Amino acid sequence: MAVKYELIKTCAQTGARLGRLHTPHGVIDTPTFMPVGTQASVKGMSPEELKTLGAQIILSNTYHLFLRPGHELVKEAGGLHRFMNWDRPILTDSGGFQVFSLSEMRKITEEGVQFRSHINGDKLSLTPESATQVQNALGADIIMAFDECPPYPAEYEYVKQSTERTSRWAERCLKAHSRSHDQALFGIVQGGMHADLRKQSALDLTSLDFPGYAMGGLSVGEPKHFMYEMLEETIPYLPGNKPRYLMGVGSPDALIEGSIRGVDMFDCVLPTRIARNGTLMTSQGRMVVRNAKYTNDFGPMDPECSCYACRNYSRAYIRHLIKADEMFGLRLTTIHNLHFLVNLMVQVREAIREDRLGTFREEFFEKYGMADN
Ligand SMILES: CNc1nc2c(CCNCC3CCCC3)c3nc(N)[nH]c(=O)c3cc2[nH]1
Repeated sequence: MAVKYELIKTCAQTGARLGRLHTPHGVIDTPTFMPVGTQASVKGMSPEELKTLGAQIILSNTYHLFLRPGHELVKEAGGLHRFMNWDRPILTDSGGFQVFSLSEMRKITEEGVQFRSHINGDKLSLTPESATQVQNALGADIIMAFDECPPYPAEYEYVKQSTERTSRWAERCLKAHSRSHDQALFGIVQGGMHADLRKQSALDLTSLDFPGYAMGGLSVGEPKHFMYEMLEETIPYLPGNKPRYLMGVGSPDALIEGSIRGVDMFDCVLPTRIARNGTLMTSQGRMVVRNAKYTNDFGPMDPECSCYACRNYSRAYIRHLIKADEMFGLRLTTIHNLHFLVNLMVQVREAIREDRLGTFREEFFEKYGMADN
C-alpha cells in the first residue's frame, strides 16, 4: 500500500483522532491543513519557505495543469515533484469541481464533462478515465476520483442522480487507475445536504475499498451547521483505519469543528487568497493590515506569532508595501496566513494528544472572536 494511514489515538474529549499518513514522499501528521498550489505553485512561496512554515503536503490541480502547461509536459519534466522542486507529498484534485467553478459552456453527461478552456476557449473534455490518466501522469502521491460537486442549493432529485453518477464514475476511475505509479486514489463522497444520499454515497464508495475518502459537495455556500451535520451523517459510514479529507475547508473555526468530528485532512485557498488583499488571520481574529489605523503601528502583525513576517517586519511596513503594490508585501502576508493555519493544526494535534480538544475549541473561539472568520 503506497499510502498508509496510521491511527495513533482518539481524543477522549471529542471524536477527533491523531494520525500519521505515510506516503512515498514522506509522512503527514493529521489532522493537517494542506496549502493549495493550484498551478504547481503556492502563490509567492518557495518550497523552502513552505518547509520552514511547516507544510507537510501541498495540493495542485488537474484542471489547471491539463489546460496549461499540459500533463505531458509535466510528465516529460519528470513529474510534478521534479517540475516544482517539491520533494514532499502532493495531492491533486481531479478537476471536476474546477470545471464548474471556472469554465463556461460546460455540458455534463454519463461519459464525463465537456467545457471550454477559461484560458483560450478551446473545446475540451474530462472523463473519469482521462482525469485519472492525467493525475497518473502528474505523479502526485494522492489523487482524487473524478466527481461532480452538485451546486448549492439543488433539487433533491438532481443531487440523487448526480451522486449516483459520481459513484459510477468512481468505479471507472478505479479501473483506469494505473497502479504502476504507487499513487493512492481517494474516493469522494457526495450527497448534497441530504443524510440519506450521503449514507448511500458512503456505502457505494466504501464497497469499492479506496485507501482514503474525501467528503465533497460541502463548503459550497451552505450554512456551516449544514456542513457539520453532513459530516456527522457521513463519517460513521467511513472506515476508521482510512483518512478522511474534507474538501475546500479552511477557516480556523471549521478546521477545529471538522477535526472534532473526525476529519483528518483539509485544504482551502482562503489563507493565500485573503493574504493577497492584505487580510490576516491572527490570534485576536481577522485583521486588515492595509487599514489606515496601522499607519504608525510599528509592532508585529500578530504579537503571538513566531513566523518570519511577524519576527522581522512591522504592521506599518507591511501596510506600506501593500499600498505601494510591492510584491514582498503579499509574500509576507501569505507567509503569515499559511503559518497561522499550519500552526493551528499543530495546536489541534497537541490538544488531541492531551485529550483536551473540546477545551481548546472554547479557548480559541473566545480569543479569535468568532465573528466572521
Ligand atoms: C471551497 N469549497 C470547496 N472546494 C471544493 C473542492 C476543491 C477542493 N480544493 C482543491 C484545490 C483548489 C485548487 C487546487 C486544488 C472540491 N473538489 C472536488 N473534487 N469535489 C468536491 O465536491 C469539492 C467541493 C469543494 N468545496
